[in-house]
Amino acid sequence: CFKMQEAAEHNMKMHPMWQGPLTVPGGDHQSPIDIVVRKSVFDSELKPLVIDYDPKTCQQIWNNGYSFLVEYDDTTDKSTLKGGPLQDTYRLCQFHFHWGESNAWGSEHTVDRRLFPAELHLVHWNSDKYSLFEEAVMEENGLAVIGVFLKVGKRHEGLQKLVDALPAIRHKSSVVEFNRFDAACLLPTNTDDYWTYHGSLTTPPLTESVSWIVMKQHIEVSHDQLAVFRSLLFTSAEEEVQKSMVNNFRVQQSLCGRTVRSSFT
Ligand SMILES: O=C1NC(=O)[C@@H](c2ccccc2)S1
Ligand SMILES: [Zn+2]
Repeated sequence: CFKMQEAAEHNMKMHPMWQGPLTVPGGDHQSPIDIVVRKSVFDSELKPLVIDYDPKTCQQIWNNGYSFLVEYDDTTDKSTLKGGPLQDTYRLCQFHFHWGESNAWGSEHTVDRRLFPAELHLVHWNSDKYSLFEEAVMEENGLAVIGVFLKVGKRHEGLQKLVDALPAIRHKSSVVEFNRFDAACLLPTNTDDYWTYHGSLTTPPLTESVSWIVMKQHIEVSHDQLAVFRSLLFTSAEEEVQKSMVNNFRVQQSLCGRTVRSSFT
């Protein structure tokens, strides 16, 4: 809806992160996109995803001034993603969310233009080819991001541990220790059905290094749990004017002839 677009564009302009180059010169593989279901192409070669996360590698949760990130120790192949459209092994480095000021919008991807109140991103980098996330970010096939849509419904028990930690990181740059969180509890029960396409980071540097894997099945969280996401602030404790962390999503980008493949018919 226009209001949503307006909110996102306002954020786009206002947020410091967006003061940099807004587009990748000649970027025609940008994200997010609208997934047009009837135009996606079933690919029988797509394998099931192999997701193997070790809760012991969970380190901290922090507010980076645009979202909140749960970061993992990615110095070894302990929490990995492989299979699906991927040729190599990818290491989980962090997960975060994007959400709206209302339940009417907030996701980055849409399905047949349908908006969800929020979207989870599990960010992985190719540890077969690169030795650091920062390196992989700049390379084709450097990253793999799993996207999971959130819908408002019953309370998500696994998410509650994370929600309880948010008041401690209300302001930008605040960090708290966060251990033994099993990111796999945030995945839908069915991870065999997904769409996949080649795209980009949805925040600067917007590099086109991402194999996107968007789950068909959403997860449910409660209204109150989402409300705690919205109690976070974009601003640091010192700033006079405090701004609620909401509408932290990028507007949709054109497909530019790309094909979205599906792992299911
Ligand atoms: O999926 C994505 N969501 C974001 O906020 C982008 C990003 C940018 C840098 C690091 C990790 C993720 S890419
Ligand atoms: Zn994201």
